Amino acid sequence: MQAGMWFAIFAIVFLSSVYVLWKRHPNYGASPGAPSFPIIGCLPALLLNKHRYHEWTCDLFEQSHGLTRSIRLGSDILLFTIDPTVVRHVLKDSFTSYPKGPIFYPYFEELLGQGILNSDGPLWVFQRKVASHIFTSNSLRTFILSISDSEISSRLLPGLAAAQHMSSDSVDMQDILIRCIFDMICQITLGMDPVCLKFPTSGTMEEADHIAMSCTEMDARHQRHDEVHEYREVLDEKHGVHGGIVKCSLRSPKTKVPDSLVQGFVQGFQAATRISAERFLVPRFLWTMKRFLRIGSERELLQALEQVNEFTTFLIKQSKKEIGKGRKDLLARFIHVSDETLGAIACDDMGVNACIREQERSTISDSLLRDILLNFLLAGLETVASAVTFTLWIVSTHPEIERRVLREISSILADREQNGGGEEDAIKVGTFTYEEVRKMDYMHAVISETMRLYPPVPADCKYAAEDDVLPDGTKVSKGYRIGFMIFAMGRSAKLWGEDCLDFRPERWLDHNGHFQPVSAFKYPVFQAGPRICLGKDFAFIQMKLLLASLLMNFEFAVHAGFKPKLSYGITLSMVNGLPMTVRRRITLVS
Ligand code: HEM
Repeated sequence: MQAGMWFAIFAIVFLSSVYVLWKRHPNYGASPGAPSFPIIGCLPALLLNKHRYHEWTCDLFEQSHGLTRSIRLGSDILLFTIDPTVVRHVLKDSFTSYPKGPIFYPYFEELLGQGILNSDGPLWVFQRKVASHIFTSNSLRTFILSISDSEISSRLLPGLAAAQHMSSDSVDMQDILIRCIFDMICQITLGMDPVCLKFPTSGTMEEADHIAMSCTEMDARHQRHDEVHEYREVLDEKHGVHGGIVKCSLRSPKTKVPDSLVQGFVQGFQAATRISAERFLVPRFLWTMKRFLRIGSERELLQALEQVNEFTTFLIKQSKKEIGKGRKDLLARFIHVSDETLGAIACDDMGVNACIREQERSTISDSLLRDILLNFLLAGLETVASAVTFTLWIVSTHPEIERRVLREISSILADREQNGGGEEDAIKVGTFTYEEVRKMDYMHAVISETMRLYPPVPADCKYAAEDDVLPDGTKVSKGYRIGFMIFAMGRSAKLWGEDCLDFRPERWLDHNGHFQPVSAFKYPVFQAGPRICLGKDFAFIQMKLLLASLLMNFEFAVHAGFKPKLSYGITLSMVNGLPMTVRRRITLVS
């Protein structure tokens, strides 16, 4: 009894002290939506809102007048901002004061190594310069177009045409798109095709012919003789439908890699990406301890990385032997970086020159090559898949927007017919030419508007390497983290007006219907400043090609009332996928 009384007194004194301390805390009452407690800071609010984290970041700014807010998490101070002037200050004007720093690196150290996404300083400058040099080449654009076109017209479209007849149920379009884009990005980056996009068939030639027939119909409408011929050849040889996998040939030379290595890599890469990203969801000491003891998910990560590394070691060795054999993928281009290229990119930065010397001026080391490749795979996979998935969902639930998209496609096809099938010098693709993709202003606006409301990378963070004062007067101490909240920025009435939650592609078009970009600091979906996304233009080509090809050939529908549950991670996805019914489209414009 006495013990109980002492316990009650102790509890009352303890809780009262916590309350008094809390009330005296500098953030008490000044932090609507995120009350701060001694020691743990705003952790309770964060945990309570974990299931609606992105929406919570929007609430934080709705409940306060300012565009920058201070959040304490344990001993860390985070500044959340949606202010374009602050974003500009951090990403451009004071670029060197705000590196990635130690925030990101340890979490992705094993998977991304010293690659472009995971490095700062001279090593980042070196990779940025080499990659920019490669990315501005017209031949890379042609290569990316032909890979995307081939994957879409020889695999995705015929596969979906066959799948709609084989199943009356819905298919998960998020899963199909991520597989399709994984195949594309592997061919573009590594020069090999993992054939992740598979449509189950019973394997009979009758069904295979049905697929081919769908292909022929598409061909009749859009003159895609090459692809269909190639596809038919594969089917005729009875290799097209093989063990339930629709296979097809590609025109560019590719490295032959044993199937077991490819499968190990696909599984390993997916597992390593997932486990590295999940580290952000638990206290750091927990996963570092698991890593030290080699247990649980950290043990799984080590095994996954072994598979990834075994594959990349083989691929790099093999690719080095194939230099000069017409390979056009990024791996071949990085291997081929010659003295001349390194000379062309060398600049005054002492650090960069030292870095080039380190690379022995004529080659990039195998371990850096591995890191570069995995960074490009990660950068170009889930981002593009996220944008295409959300756009497909939005278009299929907004009939008027779908009509306008189809009208634009139809007028492009009419122009093609009038010009006798396309300009002579245009880059020829089965789906659309580069010039045709460039003409898709309305589609560009629809994708941009989707990414305003559903940004593939919903938030990003920088590290304050020194004391500073932000343009809005907020004091920053060395070690603070500055998070720019891309999701909340896109939904802020202060930035986009009272109709900020409405889906209006028109806000991206001028009075002639031409696409009108906005400042990258107000819309940092591709980041901004010196570290702006290197693949932005290629991503738009791929996204427009994919969406235009899908929408002109099929009608997609979701169940009434479907609303995606948003994931909580580095990239935005739909937690339970995008279940859709798929039907062949009969007419483009009614
Ligand atoms: C819708 C598609 C895409 C979106 C929204 C997007 C967005 C972004 C963002 C937010 C960053 C900054 C990441 C950070 O440093 O924290 C970034 C960087 C980067 N992205 Fe993209 N990205 C897309 C597609 C691509 C593609 C297709 C590629 C190339 C294959 C690519 C290559 C890169 C590279 C190399 C960087 C690092 C740039 C640097 O640090 O200098 N991205 N991207």
